[in-house]
Amino acid sequence: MALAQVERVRRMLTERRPEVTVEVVPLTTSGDRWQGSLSELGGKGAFTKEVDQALLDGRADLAVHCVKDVPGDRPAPAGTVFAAYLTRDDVRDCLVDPAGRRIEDLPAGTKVGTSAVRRKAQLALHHPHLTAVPIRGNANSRLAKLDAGEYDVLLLAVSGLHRIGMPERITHPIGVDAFVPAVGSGTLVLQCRQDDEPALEVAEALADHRAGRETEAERTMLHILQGSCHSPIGGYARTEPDGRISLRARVISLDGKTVLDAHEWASDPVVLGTSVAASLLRQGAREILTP
Ligand SMILES: NCc1[nH]cc(CCC(=O)O)c1CC(=O)O
Repeated sequence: MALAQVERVRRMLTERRPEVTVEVVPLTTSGDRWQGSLSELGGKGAFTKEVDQALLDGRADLAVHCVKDVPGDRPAPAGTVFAAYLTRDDVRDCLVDPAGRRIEDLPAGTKVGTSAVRRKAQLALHHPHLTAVPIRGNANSRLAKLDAGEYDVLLLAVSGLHRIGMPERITHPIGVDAFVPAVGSGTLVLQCRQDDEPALEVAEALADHRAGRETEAERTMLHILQGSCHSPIGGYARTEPDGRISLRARVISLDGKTVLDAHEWASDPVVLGTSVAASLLRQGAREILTP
């Protein structure tokens, strides 16, 4: 998936900045190497630390991340900036079922491969008779485990399956009201050194400012809640035709029994993210997020 993402950026650069030469610097992160539970890896940024270091060392000038994998409770690593957000892809989660069923039609006890606490909690909320089974590894290896019969079905990101060239594995995209997407879903961000003017200018040429404002609203909410990939939080901002941003957000207990929802509209992404976070905190989000 990472290589496909870099390839997309290379293609965009070829179109919009043909004078720029692009050299791909492949890196492996600790999140890629570690096959156990991410919470056991200690600390956050499993998918970003090594990339931050390559930027700071000058081994790379531009980094491509999934916003979803960038820790949500701290500013950009010192010396770097998130310079541009790219046009968003589909933000939804989807069911991958070799038998082609919809999630509503799965029988009790069906083994659903997912490790994301946000997916697990929303599965418990809407489909308590299904069984979440932990799974790790990239999307390709998860599909291989599914095909080997270790799981009956999977929950994965629609955008991820498109990026790895396997959209035909998507059985059923799930609506954003039932499964509120992860903050930053379907969104790529370009990171560079904060004093690297040429890289900043190149990143700007690829920027989608609507995606930037939507992501800012979602991540402001996440920053205030101090949420991370270990917190069952969903957040999805979208720009309305009148230019205002809508932000829906959900904090949910792991067992799916307590659900806090907020949905507000505003023109300023920071005001919006702050207001939605405040609403969730008033409803008791802190108690759910710090058990
Ligand atoms: N946690 C891994 C990860 N990070 C980003 C995506 C999907 C692509 C995206 O939302 O940008 C995925 C795979 C998945 O959740 O199925």
